[in-house]
Amino acid sequence: MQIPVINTSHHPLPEYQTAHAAGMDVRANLTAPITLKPLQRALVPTGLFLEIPVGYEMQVRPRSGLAYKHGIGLVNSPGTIDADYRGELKVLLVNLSDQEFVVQDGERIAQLVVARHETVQWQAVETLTETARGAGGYGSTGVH
Ligand SMILES: O=c1ccn([C@H]2C[C@H](O)[C@@H](COP(=O)(O)OP(=O)(O)OP(=O)(O)O)O2)c(=O)[nH]1
Ligand SMILES: [Mg+2]
Repeated sequence: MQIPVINTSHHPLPEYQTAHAAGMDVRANLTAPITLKPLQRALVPTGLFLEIPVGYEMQVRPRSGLAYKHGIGLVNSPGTIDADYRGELKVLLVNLSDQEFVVQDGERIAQLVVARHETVQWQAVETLTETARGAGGYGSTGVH
């Protein structure tokens, strides 16, 4: 799939790190480092403007290495980039550790996964089909 992109950053475009990776690592585009105190969040710019094909979305997901080593996550994980969005792709980082974390210019801060999605029309009804699960959820299975 080809995705039109305007790259206003001075970094390479997001790229797959291995042959069959699902996610492309995306880099922060900063004029100065961003310091995140514990529990602080920041909307981090990437300098990228995309045109995702209709019928697809882009998911912005955390990197497990940053999460494990530094407690860095995404507040809105996974972020959703809509096909009709023409603004700058940004990444909403949060520091869930008890120590300061500094985001550097060019750092790989998240990964981007492109996925197909459906567009739904609601069909209003009065009853739903019966199932074995019924209304059970929230840990209902395996309980005697
Ligand atoms: O991590 C993210 C999430 C969203 N966006 C952009 C693309 C997306 O299409 C738009 C709107 O995102 P969303 O629908 O999640 O936010 P909202 O709070 O519902 O805002 P809006 O009312 O603009 O839809 O913001 C990002 O750049 N990064
Ligand atoms: Mg929205």
